[in-house]
Amino acid sequence: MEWWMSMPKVELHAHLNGSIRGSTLLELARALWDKGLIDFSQVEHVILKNDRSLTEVFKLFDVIRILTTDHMTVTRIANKVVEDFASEKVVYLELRTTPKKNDSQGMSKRSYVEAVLEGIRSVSSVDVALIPYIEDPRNLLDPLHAATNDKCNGNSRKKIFVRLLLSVDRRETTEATMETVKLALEMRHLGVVGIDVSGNPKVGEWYLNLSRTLA
Ligand SMILES: CNc1ncnc2c1ncn2[C@@H]1O[C@H](COP(=O)(O)O)[C@@H](O)[C@H]1O
Repeated sequence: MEWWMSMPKVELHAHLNGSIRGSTLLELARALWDKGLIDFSQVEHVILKNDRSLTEVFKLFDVIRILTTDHMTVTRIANKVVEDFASEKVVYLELRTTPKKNDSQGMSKRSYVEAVLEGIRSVSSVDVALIPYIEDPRNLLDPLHAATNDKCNGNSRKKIFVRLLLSVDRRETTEATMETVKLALEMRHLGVVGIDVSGNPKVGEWYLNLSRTLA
């Protein structure tokens, strides 16, 4: 196990809310329970379950959505998730997350992504390089070359390169999907590099959405 921990790694497909530690989820659930907002016993077993089926995995994601509704929590989670990956010696991370709107918290899809970016930028245990969208694919590896040069120049501080993608949940309407696509384009200079298509494969229908758009 030790050799595995010490190997530099790339993580090309991490969902932000799928990467939260169980202990953090329990802490968030307890805090909402203290405020009388949720019934802890209803969510505890979903969080603690091992060997989940696909249906149970998506049930957990629905619980996580209830636990992560405000900007501060989103920022905290993004910060922790990047720190956790870095502590496992991930040196390059492609992180994706579904922008969420939550009127009761004054949260728009944009402010959700801003909260995520703030969390990533505020990591202090390791240097974070948030790589912006690169127009010319021939320059895609430039940041990694820069990292190698850093090492050669004796900079020994741990570093993690992060690229952010915005996910579209297959349950979303065409209008909501297009809002996320536009947002990704508008925020590409800030570290958003693409779109991810995600969500429970047993729910929703991409084909129907697409055919409505094209009709
Ligand atoms: C087989 N694995 C999978 N297949 C499809 N979608 C998945 C997934 N694992 C995670 N997600 C997507 O990521 C969301 C949680 O992170 P964010 O809230 O976006 O940060 C889930 O709700 C789901 O839409």
